[in-house]
Amino acid sequence: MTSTRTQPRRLGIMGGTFDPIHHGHLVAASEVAARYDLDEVIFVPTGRPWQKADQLVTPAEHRYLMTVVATASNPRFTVSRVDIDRAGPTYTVDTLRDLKRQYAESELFFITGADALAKIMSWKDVDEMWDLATFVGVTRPGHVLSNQGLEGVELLEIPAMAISSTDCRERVREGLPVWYLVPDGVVQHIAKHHLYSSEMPETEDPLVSAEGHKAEDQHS
Ligand SMILES: Nc1ncnc2c1ncn2[C@@H]1O[C@H](COP(=O)(O)OP(=O)(O)OP(=O)(O)O)[C@@H](O)[C@H]1O
Ligand SMILES: O=C(O)c1ccc[n+]([C@@H]2O[C@H](COP(=O)([O-])O)[C@@H](O)[C@H]2O)c1
Repeated sequence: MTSTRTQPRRLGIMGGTFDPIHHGHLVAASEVAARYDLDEVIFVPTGRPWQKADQLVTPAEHRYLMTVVATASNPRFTVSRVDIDRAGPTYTVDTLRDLKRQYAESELFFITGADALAKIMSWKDVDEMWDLATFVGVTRPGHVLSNQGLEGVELLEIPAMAISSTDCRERVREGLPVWYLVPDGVVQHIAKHHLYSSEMPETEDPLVSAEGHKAEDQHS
């Protein structure tokens, strides 16, 4: 008798503020997908990134749209609104609980760069997170990748992309190009909506405010 049981789907989760999404994020997702034989990578833009409470963050709908545009050409990349649609500060433990519920039969792999991994012990309910997904830490220029004290966290060297969202925002503000640092559609979205310049981004959605929101709620 032959078994009809299929292997669980292998889902990558790439969480980020994506303000804006750049080729560093896309290469990280693509490389983990290839090395871990993932069926899909779900990009999850944060709603309210509480550890960035000291900075203005672009309205979520713009960050979501840029993520959709950036991932559209890859059939294995999708975008989830779970963090944007959940009220309150964004915690990865909630992201993983929500996605586990949605994809009950799948195995989850959470992708994180070296800088984010170095701070992971400060995340909310960190001990609960380890049971919900396999964590894969990837190299990032300028940051040391280490899983010391993080049992079970796997490490992967990926092609070095010395790009950050902070640098992209500063370049736009200074009138410098971001072509080839971010996907073409993201360059166009930034220009069309005057993001990162002195002009305020327009708002089309009551959920977002013109000046972006401050993620003032923090977990204690
Ligand atoms: N160039 C890169 N190479 C590898 N990983 C990256 C790179 N840029 C970001 N990441 C990872 O992607 C995830 C989301 O990052 P995020 O959206 O905060 O981008 P960022 O460039 O770090 O933004 P910012 O400069 O605004 O802090 C994090 O896990 C981060 O470590
Ligand atoms: O769960 C937490 O407390 C937590 C704290 C900081 C960052 N994270 C997650 O880490 C990912 C990268 O976040 P960021 O702020 O570096 O863009 C994103 O998915 C965040 O939701 C999660």
